[in-house]
Amino acid sequence: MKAVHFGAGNIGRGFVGLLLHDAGYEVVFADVNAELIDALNAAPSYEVHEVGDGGGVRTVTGYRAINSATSENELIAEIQTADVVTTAVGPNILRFVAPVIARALALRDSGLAPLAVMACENAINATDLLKTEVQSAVDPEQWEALSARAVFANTAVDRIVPGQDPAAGIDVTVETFYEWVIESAPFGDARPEIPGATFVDALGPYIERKLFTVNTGHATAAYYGFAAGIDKISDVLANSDVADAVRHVLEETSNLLVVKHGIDAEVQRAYREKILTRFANPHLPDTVQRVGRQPLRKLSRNERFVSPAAELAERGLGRSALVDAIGKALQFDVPDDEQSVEMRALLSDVSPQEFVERVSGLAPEHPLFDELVAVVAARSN
Ligand SMILES: NC(=O)C1=CN([C@@H]2O[C@H](COP(=O)(O)OP(=O)(O)OC[C@H]3O[C@@H](n4cnc5c(N)ncnc54)[C@H](O)[C@@H]3O)[C@@H](O)[C@H]2O)C=CC1
Ligand SMILES: O=P(O)(O)OC[C@H]1O[C@](O)(CO)[C@@H](O)[C@@H]1O
Repeated sequence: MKAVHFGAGNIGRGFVGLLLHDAGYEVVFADVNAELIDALNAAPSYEVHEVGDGGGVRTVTGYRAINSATSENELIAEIQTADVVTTAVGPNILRFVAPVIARALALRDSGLAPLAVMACENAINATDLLKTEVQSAVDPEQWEALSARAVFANTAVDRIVPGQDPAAGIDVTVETFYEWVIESAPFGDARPEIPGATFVDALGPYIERKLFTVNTGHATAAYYGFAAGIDKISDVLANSDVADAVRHVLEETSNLLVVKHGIDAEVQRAYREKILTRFANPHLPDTVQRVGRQPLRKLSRNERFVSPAAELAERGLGRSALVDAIGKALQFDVPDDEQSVEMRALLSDVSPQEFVERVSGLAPEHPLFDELVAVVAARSN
């Protein structure tokens, strides 16, 4: 079995690549980082250091790595005969990897089993987005035939993989916890063999529970921590004001998840308590800058803050902690982060109303709109 994985970064090496290797796949990493590709190809294996309770060292062997910027034909040939394609490149990058997948599908032997394509990104229905991009890279008349050569399935991936110490080379430090949930329906009876993944009938509740608990909570901790001058994410929850803010935010998103998806309130309470212990893992060298990265993406319409706050507002339920967290996100000022710089420029150049429309995608008539305008105005003053 062969899997081609786009993005040999933190999640690529430390999670998806590891689980595919464990499942018996020959893993082919594709990345645009030439130095990383060379380092992977120069070594017969790399180590995944799982830190925290029950941690240990795992070794990944038998992989190859291809520079997708310079060796496109080689990559297309690998995808043509692969069983699985996965990505962990960031939702905004999917449009760049889609044309290569489209070209490989055009050349794929129609007698082969369909290629399983799964985007492993922190975004709702990221694989649907990838599929749309693949389709738009194909001649419309060919799409019906080509689409039969692939199965696109959405997934939810959860494992905290911090930025890595450059001295570690290609080895990766990760938390011990992981969860990879894949929607099963697109595969029918022919699911890919990935024992480390969980297949579910309906992914919606899983991805929303994950994004609106793990990611909302983590980003809230990052933005409050940054504003409080704390650098290491595991130190953030020791600050009682920040811990209270994170708990309050997660109570609000939990209310939504319970009402919307019928998740048992006690099960959800236990889930969020477990997550708070994951954030506080002192062995993970994680920073508020990494967890808060790309604030404009995180403040967009279908993401971890605005999406749950908007739905709570539509249902007349409390969302003040989420709105306050959005206010904290506006203070994220990291010169190395392009979106932080862009956000600061927008805050000074446009009115609060325009900022909210452009960043959150909400229309002025939405019940959350005025609350967000007020928090942006308070920040701009
Ligand atoms: N790090 C984490 O804890 C988690 C990350 N995720 C998601 O996984 C995705 C990747 O995140 P990380 O691994 O943390 O980022 P990362 O920055 O460590 O890795 C991304 C990799 O993609 C590569 N890349 C960029 N453009 C590319 C292209 N056109 N073709 C091929 N490769 C390309 C980069 O060179 C880099 O190696 C994101 O969507 C993130 O939200 C999801 C769960 C946890
Ligand atoms: O900031 P992004 O790209 O959404 O991904 C990082 C997030 O994913 C996580 O690893 C959790 O899945 C958190 O560490 C962090 O909040």
